[in-house]
Amino acid sequence: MMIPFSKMHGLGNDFVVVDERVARHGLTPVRIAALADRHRGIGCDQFVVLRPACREGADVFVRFFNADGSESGACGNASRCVADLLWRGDGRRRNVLQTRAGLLPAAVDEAGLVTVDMGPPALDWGDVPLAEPVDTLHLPLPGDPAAVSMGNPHATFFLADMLDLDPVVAGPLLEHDPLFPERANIGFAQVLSREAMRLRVWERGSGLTLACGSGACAAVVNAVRRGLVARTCRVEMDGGALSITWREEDGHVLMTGPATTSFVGSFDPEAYPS
Ligand SMILES: N[C@@H](CCC[C@H](N)C(=O)O)C(=O)O
Repeated sequence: MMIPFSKMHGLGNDFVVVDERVARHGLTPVRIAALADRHRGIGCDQFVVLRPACREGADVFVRFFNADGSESGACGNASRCVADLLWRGDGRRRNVLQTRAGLLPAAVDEAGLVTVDMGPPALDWGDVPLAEPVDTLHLPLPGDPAAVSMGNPHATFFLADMLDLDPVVAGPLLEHDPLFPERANIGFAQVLSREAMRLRVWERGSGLTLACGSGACAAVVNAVRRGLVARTCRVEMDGGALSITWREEDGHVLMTGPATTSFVGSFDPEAYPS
């Protein structure tokens, strides 16, 4: 049986979205990695599976998988895409996404921009998680990065100039540093002003992407903690910009940006290993 999918992206961070709310489709991590392959599969940074919600107040349960088949608790850009997909499906602009990182309320505005409440960041070393009890604002690594969990582990390096470092060289080494027992997403940020920063993210399990929503949230949280930017900051990535607000009243992080469907299609699962 052929499985329908939507190919979507948030600022060029691209996803295959499969709906399993009615029936399961045998999507093992091995099969997901094969489908994510850009040469032999459909190709994507992350693979997104929709399931029936099982928590009160939630509209859908969303699972995020990296291109290597590993699962992540959060994916900001994919969360916006799912909110957009639900809106286009039934016309409701507000939905609550159940994820492994908690319930994320999402809203699509009149212009089609999507805001997702990504919840509060986790700042304790054990929650990132890190391998040892250290100050998450100053990790004991060269370059003095800061760490935070946005439902997934992030470390942010603040650079004087983006050109000082090649994320493709430094990223994989840092992703696998023993300080990160579950690996980590590695952000390289350059603060441009109190209201703007540049960011490139080497993503755990997917490599360098054109944009990373949770990475943008993490970079703003870490920059605010260091006194470098205001609580609302524009994050400019290779694929485009997100607006991030770390709300003072309740500590939640709000992410606003576009979500786009590139095409829809179907695949034969039996053509891929399981
Ligand atoms: N692209 C994402 C993050 C995807 C998951 C990440 N690679 C991880 O393993 O935690 C985003 O937009 O947040």
